[in-house]
Amino acid sequence: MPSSLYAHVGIVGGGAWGTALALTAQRAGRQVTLWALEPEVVDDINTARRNQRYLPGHTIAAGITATSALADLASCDVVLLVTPAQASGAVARQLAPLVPATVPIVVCAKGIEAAAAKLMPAVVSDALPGHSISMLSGPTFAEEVAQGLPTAVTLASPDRALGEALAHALRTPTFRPYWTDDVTGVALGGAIKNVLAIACGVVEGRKLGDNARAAVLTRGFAEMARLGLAMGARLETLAGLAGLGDLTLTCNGPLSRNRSLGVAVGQGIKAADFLAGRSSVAEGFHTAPIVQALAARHQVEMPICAAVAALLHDGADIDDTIRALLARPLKGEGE
Ligand SMILES: NC(=O)C1=CN([C@@H]2O[C@H](COP(=O)(O)OP(=O)(O)OC[C@H]3O[C@@H](n4cnc5c(N)ncnc54)[C@H](O)[C@@H]3O)[C@@H](O)[C@H]2O)C=CC1
Ligand SMILES: O=C(CO)COP(=O)(O)O
Repeated sequence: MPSSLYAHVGIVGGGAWGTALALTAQRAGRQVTLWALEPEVVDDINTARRNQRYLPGHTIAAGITATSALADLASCDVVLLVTPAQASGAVARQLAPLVPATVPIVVCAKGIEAAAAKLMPAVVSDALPGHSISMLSGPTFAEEVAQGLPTAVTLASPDRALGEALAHALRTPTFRPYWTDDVTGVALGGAIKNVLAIACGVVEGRKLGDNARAAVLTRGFAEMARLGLAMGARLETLAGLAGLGDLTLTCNGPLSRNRSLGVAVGQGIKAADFLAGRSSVAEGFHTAPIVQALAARHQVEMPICAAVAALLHDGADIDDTIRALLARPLKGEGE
């Protein structure tokens, strides 16, 4: 029996993830209104019942209506914000005069805003004062979610009752949300794993072997935990679906855009050249330098994330960067 709360779900963002979440919400028994930036995506969904540009190969059910007008979200009971991190603040500011403050917002982007080095919940909360801000994150390739393959996510809400209600509203037989109140941990885990997935891609592209990938993933998780704890996140969240779970998926899964960016860089292709040929986001590209700034602000060491930032943004030599990482002074594993 579907939950009767949050019967009408608004989704802002018609990319792969917004579309997969629209399919999920519809399967959970919700009425769905999906805002997309590109008029051709709106038209494709409403007329051909597909999103050929961002999530080809899936039929979009009739219970999902696409729109180009954010004002059409005014009557929704909850809004999922599924735009790329660097656009989410601006889009949320456009929503402010349209959506009543009683409507909870669930942020689904995985990144950190560059301008103020702020996590997504703070950015969206500044833009939409008075709204309750939750995060949905975890190991979720859009393609697999769209196929209805089993998936578990973390839903972080400041208020447990809200988190529970949202989890019930979005659950399907194959989409299983767990709730927590650690919004910071979920926001940070999803952002940092993208940077580490690029590092794992570099390992792959440079043919450094499976040992190296396991080392990067594990020591990368130590970096995530260090910054997370310094910023008030809980270790149990970082070791959960939105942290370690998503890190494992993205570092190993061939569907990851971040990992494939890293593979290209490992093969000697410039990040800018690789990204110029794609319309989909690789959030870790933007997140890497911001993580570096946050690490400096909180005085924690994050050498793998710093190496990714240097490779992508400072033109660092790849083999010198790898050599320097391996040559760092030895230390205790827990230090
Ligand atoms: N694709 C996936 O498997 C998953 C993606 N995410 C996250 O969801 C967010 C969205 O990613 P995807 O849907 O995959 O994007 P995508 O790469 O499929 O498409 C890009 C999307 O960004 C939109 N966009 C670009 N500039 C915009 C702007 N200025 N204002 C509003 N919209 C704009 C485009 O219209 C399009 O909807 C990202 O933060 C991503 O990390 C999270 C979980 C899974
Ligand atoms: O966040 C994701 C899976 O959980 C998608 O990862 P990519 O953005 O690297 O494709």
